[in-house]
Amino acid sequence: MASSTMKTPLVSDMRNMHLQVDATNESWAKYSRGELTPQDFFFPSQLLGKDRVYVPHDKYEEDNEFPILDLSGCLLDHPSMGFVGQVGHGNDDELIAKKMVEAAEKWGFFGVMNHSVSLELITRLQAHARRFFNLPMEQKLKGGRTEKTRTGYVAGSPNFFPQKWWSEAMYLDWNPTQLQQFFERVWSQECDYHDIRADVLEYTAAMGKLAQRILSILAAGLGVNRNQFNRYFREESTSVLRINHYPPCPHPDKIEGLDEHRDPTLITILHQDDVGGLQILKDGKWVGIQPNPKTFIVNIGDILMMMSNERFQSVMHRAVTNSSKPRMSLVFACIPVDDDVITIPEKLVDSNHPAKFIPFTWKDFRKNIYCEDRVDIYCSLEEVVISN
Ligand SMILES: O=C(O)CCC(=O)C(=O)O
Ligand SMILES: [Fe+2]
Repeated sequence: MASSTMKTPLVSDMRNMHLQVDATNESWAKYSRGELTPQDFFFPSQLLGKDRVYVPHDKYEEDNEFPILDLSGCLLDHPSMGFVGQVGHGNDDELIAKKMVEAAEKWGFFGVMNHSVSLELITRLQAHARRFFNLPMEQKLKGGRTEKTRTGYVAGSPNFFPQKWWSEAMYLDWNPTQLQQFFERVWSQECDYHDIRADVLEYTAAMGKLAQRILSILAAGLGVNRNQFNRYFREESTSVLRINHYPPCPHPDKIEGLDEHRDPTLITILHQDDVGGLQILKDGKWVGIQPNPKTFIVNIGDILMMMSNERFQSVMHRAVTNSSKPRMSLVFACIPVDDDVITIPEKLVDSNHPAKFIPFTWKDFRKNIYCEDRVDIYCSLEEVVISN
């Protein structure tokens, strides 16, 4: 059935849908078996709105205003300072914290450079991922994500989803056992996946540290306790690394790699390769973010937006396709621990700034995102919003 004739599920329908994880039935798997044509991936016309304007993958923010912060002068919670939460003494600390808060308020997105994560590690991880995505579909599907595993291969958008994404992804846990099981399913005993596993664990550990640091800087910039946000992000959280792969696409103006969405995270830390394709909705216009291998792109997710009492923005973004080059992004979703109660710090609430949300847990919140997956355009905040 052509996607344009499909009925768009309502948010309430989506909430009642149980997650049927079946990678063999996802859009990219079906396309690779010849069961779907590129036309089936065209954006459904009933979802077309004015903000759907196509912007090519290599057209970037023109006036260079996109905030990029240099972390090298910032000693606040630098790994060499020992432990997170330590008071920083760098001269630039205050300035960086101020700029980061401004970026979070105005853009919801910012870049960080001189972040201490090695470029070699990033390059190795990209090479491993490329090797995985180049495997035959049947072999990738052996590692398909299931109801029980967070780690696994996702072959595009779920079957019932109105828009089909021109992409595939790997979800990688920072739990060594889950990783081991995933690699064993894909490669049996036949290959040296131990290197991959070691690099994934090194990368997720580096992302964990960077996330702690950024959350701490943002807290300092808001004038709240430095551990206010990063205490929600701990090893037992369900944080996950998602590696997206967008193959070249015959109709980039009609087919999206990843549909517009906001991330239901505390923050997301993204690395894109040199191809380009990440776009964010800024003042009603889609703006392309120029790739730079030495820069991570950080975005404020829904949870931190709520904890900042809406001072920070959680901004719509999408990944567009292109017709000539495959593209990859490494996306670390930094998520709270299930049962922690998420609240707004007292300092951010007064008579001029009444609380906009009631306390909630990540577990409760997740129920409103129809599944644990990242199909967060259907994410509903309404149950925790205080309407004035
Ligand atoms: O690939 C990209 O640049 C965007 C990925 C993204 O937004 C996500 O995985 O949530
Ligand atoms: Fe995202």
